[in-house]
Amino acid sequence: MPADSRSPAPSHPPRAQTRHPVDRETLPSEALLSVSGLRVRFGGVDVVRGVSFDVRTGEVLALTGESGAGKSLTARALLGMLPREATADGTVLLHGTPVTPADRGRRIAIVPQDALSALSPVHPVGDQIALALRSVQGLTRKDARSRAQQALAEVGITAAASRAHPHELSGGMRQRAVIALATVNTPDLLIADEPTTSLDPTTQDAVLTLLRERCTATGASLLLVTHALDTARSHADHVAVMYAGTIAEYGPTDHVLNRPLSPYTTALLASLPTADTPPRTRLPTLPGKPPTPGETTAGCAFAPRCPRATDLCRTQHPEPRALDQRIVTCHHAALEPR
Ligand SMILES: Nc1ncnc2c1ncn2[C@@H]1O[C@H](COP(=O)(O)OP(=O)(O)OP(=O)(O)O)[C@@H](O)[C@H]1O
Repeated sequence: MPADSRSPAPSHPPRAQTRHPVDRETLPSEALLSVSGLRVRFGGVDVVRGVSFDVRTGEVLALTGESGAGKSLTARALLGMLPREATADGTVLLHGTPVTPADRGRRIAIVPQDALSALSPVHPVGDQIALALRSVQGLTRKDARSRAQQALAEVGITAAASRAHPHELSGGMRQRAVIALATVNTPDLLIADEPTTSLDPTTQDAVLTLLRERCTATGASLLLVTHALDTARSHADHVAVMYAGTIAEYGPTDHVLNRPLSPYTTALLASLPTADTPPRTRLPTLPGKPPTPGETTAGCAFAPRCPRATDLCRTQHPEPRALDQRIVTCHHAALEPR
């Protein structure tokens, strides 16, 4: 791999600072980021247990699943931002080359859940974006200031607001400023971990739409970590559904969320209201709880909660299999979807 931040930094060809917008109807199929067998471990306990997926050039991939499934640690491993006590292994390639510390913040940028963690409290947001431009692209002070204004205008922040400190902006405006900061140096990949959780529902959708638009405009791919399936449905080209540190189902959004093959995806979807659900309907909830990290199960980790579990599921780990344009980790996934 390594997925940690201690690998040597190879040289990369100079990066173009301007890329063409992505035509979403004709997304290229090659992988920009290729993750294979990623594991994250705390003191001998695997919490991410061999995760593999690709993020294609220009696409949005949503990493979804219940709380504790391993979504954030997967994203943090890609960013080299794991807690000190964690170890990681597996392969993470960007354009076919191992990701290095130098890639992080440049070729791979982050949009965090909390905008304040990405912004300095003591400088106006415009200055912070200008500084990022100067340090990565070596622009002059004047050029950086003018490009920063333009980047903020592109996310709907006026020149007057660009002189504000982060605490003087609303939550939605701060998240817009962070999107400008993350995209201004045209990274290849943006990783956004629950980027709108702290915002009200109307602002959430506007900010997610903006994030996707800025990725499209700059040619960046987006790995969107979200526990909300409706967010994945609205914004992602592909979806990876995680359960207990593994990927239960991974494929095109339409296939996974409209015709799920994994009983886990099916159960998650059943617990969500749809446009046709009458008000005050009691939706089914998933019985039981996911296994705690380190809890060993002989078979499929979802078997104790799965309505389709058989003796095979309780005694043998399912291997990921390619089926109907997706990867499914379930012994019974070849059966008719339900
Ligand atoms: N520092 C840590 N030490 C030990 N275990 C940890 C640590 N951080 C996370 N974990 C465990 O790793 C598992 C995956 O955590 P992670 O934060 O990736 O889940 P998640 O899917 O992002 O959940 P959420 O949606 O709640 O953020 C959880 O069981 C969590 O308890």
